[in-house]
Amino acid sequence: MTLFDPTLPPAQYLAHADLIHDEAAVRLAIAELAAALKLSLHDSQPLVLCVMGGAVVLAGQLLPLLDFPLEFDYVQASRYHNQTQGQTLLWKVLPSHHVKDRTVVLIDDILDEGHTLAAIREKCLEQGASRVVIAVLAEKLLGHEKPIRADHVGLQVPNRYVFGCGMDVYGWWRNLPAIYALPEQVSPAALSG
Ligand SMILES: O=P(O)(O)OC[C@H]1O[C@H](OP(=O)(O)OP(=O)(O)O)[C@H](O)[C@@H]1O
Ligand code: HPA
Repeated sequence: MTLFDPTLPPAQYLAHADLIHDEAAVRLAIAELAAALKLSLHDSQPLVLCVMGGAVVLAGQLLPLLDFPLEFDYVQASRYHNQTQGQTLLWKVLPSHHVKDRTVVLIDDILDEGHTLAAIREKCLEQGASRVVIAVLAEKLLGHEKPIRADHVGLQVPNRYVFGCGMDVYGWWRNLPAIYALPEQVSPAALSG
């Protein structure tokens, strides 16, 4: 048996993956997220911050469902660097000064170990945000405490590396409309076949 590695042709990751949530389930989850955000934020004129790049698919589907006044901006912080293990958080685009005295909604594709969203939330508060609300498409079930909780979670995913709907596997497949998980292990024969 062997672990997946970053050098395989991208089709191999999908060929060996398991479907976790299909496209219909993802759409329903995003509609439910929109309904929850409408209830809690419709009169707060929030600033919605998309955590690029993973949240791009969620943002594109969620924003048109939010029928109340909001402003949109983005931040960019990467911890996985196109790998499957989290590393040091690298800030690429910081929140702008416009977070001051605002209700800020962070939207991201996945809450995994929670370090990324914890750091972004902290930065927003440091810069004067009055409230930070977190909405994620998926939360990974790790079975232990995390440094942060999301206020709104669309779907739960198992403790495996997942991809699709904005989430990449070694840089590939953010474009898939459903969520897949890599197997823990795969035999070398299966990969060469
Ligand atoms: O909860 P954590 O363990 O911190 O991981 C979650 C973060 O990891 C991913 O970003 P990534 O670093 O892969 O950058 P990307 O958005 O460019 O894919 C994902 O988009 C989240 O922002
Ligand atoms: O399981 C994951 N998949 C894709 N991106 C991620 N970023 C953190 N965890 C994951």
